[in-house]
Amino acid sequence: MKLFSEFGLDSKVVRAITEMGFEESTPIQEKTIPLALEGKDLIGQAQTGTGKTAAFGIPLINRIEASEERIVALIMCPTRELAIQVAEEIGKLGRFKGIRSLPIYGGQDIVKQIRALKKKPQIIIGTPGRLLDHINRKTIKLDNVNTVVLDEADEMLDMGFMEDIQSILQLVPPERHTMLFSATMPENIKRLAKQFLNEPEHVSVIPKQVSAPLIAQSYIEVHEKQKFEALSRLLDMESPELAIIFGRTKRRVDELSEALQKRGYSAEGLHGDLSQNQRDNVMRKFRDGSIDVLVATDVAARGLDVSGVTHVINFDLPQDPESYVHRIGRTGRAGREGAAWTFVTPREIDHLHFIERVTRHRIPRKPLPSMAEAIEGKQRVTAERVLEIVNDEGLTEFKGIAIQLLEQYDSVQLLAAALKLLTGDKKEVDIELTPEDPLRAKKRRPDVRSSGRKMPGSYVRDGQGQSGGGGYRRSGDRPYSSGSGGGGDRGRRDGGNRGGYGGRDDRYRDGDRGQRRTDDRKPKSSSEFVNI
Ligand SMILES: Nc1ncnc2c1ncn2[C@@H]1O[C@H](COP(=O)(O)OP(=O)(O)OP(=O)(O)O)[C@@H](O)[C@H]1O
Ligand SMILES: [Mg+2]
Repeated sequence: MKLFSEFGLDSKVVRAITEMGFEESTPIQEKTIPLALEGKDLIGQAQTGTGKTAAFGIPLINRIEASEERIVALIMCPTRELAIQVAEEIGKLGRFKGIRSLPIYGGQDIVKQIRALKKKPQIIIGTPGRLLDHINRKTIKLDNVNTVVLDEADEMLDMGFMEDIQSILQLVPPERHTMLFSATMPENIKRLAKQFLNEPEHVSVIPKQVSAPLIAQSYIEVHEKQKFEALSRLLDMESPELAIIFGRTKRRVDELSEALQKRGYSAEGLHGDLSQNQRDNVMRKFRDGSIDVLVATDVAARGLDVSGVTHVINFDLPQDPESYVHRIGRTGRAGREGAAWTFVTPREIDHLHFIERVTRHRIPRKPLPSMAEAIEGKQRVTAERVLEIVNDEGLTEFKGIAIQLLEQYDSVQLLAAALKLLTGDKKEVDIELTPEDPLRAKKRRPDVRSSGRKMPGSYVRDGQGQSGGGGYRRSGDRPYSSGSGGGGDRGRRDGGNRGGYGGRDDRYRDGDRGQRRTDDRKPKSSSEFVNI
C-alpha cells in the first residue's frame, strides 16, 4: 500500500492528511490519485467506507492555489447531509493550503449562502437543486470551473437529478476534468459517463462481493407484526455502540423512533420531511453519541460516515440491491468491523434472494433472538458498566455502606440486586406499528458485473482480495471518536408509497423549483447492474 508521501503531493496536503490520521492510501486512493493528478477523467468504484471522498479530495486540493479567487471546482452530492460531510473532509484536506470550500444545499437560508459565497470559495460542494438556484440567480458562476466531481453519481441519476446535472454541466467549460464516484455502478451510469466524461478510466476495486467485506450480514425471517419485538430483542442482545435502523417510509421512521423511545431506547428519526434544523440536530446528536440509535429512511443510506456505527438494521427490506449495499455500508467502514441485520417477512424471501444474487453474497439466516438472549445481552452490558468502574478511586465513599450490607446479606444476592436495578426493567409499553406492504421480488438479470463490460479506454480490476475495506490503518486509532461532523445522506424514497420519495433533497423543501411529484421515485431501468 502506498504512503501519502509517495504521490508527489504538496507538503501542505500531506501534512493535512497526516493530521487526519491517515497513514496509508486505500486501494481506490492508490489508483485514482495519480490518474486524477494527471487530469484524467475517471469513474471510481470501490466498496463503501473505503475512502472515496479523499480519493477525489486529495488531488483536487493539491491542484488549487489559495490565491485563486474564483470557483474552480464543483462537487455534486445527492443529499444535504452528504454535502455537509464532504465539505468537512475537503475543508480538513485544504486546511494548510488555505483552500476555501463551501457547502451549498437546500433547506439552508439562501441569503446566508450568498454572504458565504462573497468570501470567494474555490470549491463548492452542493446538491444539484440548490446549485441551480444560485446559478440562476447568478450568485454562483461556473465559467472558471475546471474540475467537477459527481459523488454517488448513480444515486443522483436515480433521484431524477439528470436534467439538473445536465443543465449545470452545460455551464462548465468543456475542457474540464470530471470524476464520478460510487460504490455501485448501475448500467445507466454509462449514459451519464458517455455524455459528460472524456475517455474516462474506469477504476474499480470491487472484488467479487460488492458489499464491504468487514460487515457480518444476517437476516431474520419475521412476520410484519413481530418486527418490533424482534427489533428490541436484537438491540438488547447485540447492544450496539451506535446503530442505524432503516425503515421504508417516513411514517415508518416516525412511528418506529417514537416506539423505541417509549421502550426506553435513545433513538431519533431522520427523514426528508423534517426541517433542516431538525435534520441537523438529529445528525449532531448521533455523531456526538447523545443518541445511539438513528432511525432513518434511505435518506441516510448513502455516503454517511459516522464512526462508531457498529450495527445497521434493515427493519424493512430495502427496495433494491444498491440500497442494500449502501445501507449496510454505514457500518464496517475504514477497516472496522460491523454487523448488518435484515428483517424479512415470509412473503419477501424471494426479494431477499434477488438481493443476494445481485450482490453475489449469500446472507445467512439467523433465528429470532430469544427472550433469554435479549436479557443476557442486557445483563452483559450492565456487568461491563460495573467492571468499567470497579477500579475507580471514586468508589471509596460507597465502601462503608458496601461493608455494612455485606455483613447482613449474601454477596451474590446483593450484587444480583444491584445489577437488576442497574439493568432496569424494559418498559412494557404496547407498540402497534402501521404495517408496510411486502416488497415483491423483482425480475432482473441477476449479476451482470463489470467484467467484460468495460468502459472505453478503461480497465477493470476485477481481482480478488482487493477488499479496500480491509485493514488499512489510521494513526492514533480512535475507534469511536466522532467523525468529521456533518452527515451523509439524503431525504427520499420515503414518501407514503413504497418506492416513493417525498423528502428528497432540494426540490421539495425549497419550493422554488420543480413540479416533480413527491412520491415518484423514477423506476430503474431494466439492466441496472453492471457492477453489483
Ligand atoms: N487512507 C485512509 N486511511 C484511514 N482512514 C481513511 C483513509 N481514507 C479515508 N479514511 C476514512 O475512512 C472513512 C470512510 O471514507 P469515505 O466516507 O470517503 O468512504 P466512501 O468510500 O466514500 O464510502 P461510501 O461509499 O459509503 O460513501 C472516513 O472516516 C475517512 O475519513
Ligand atoms: Mg462516499
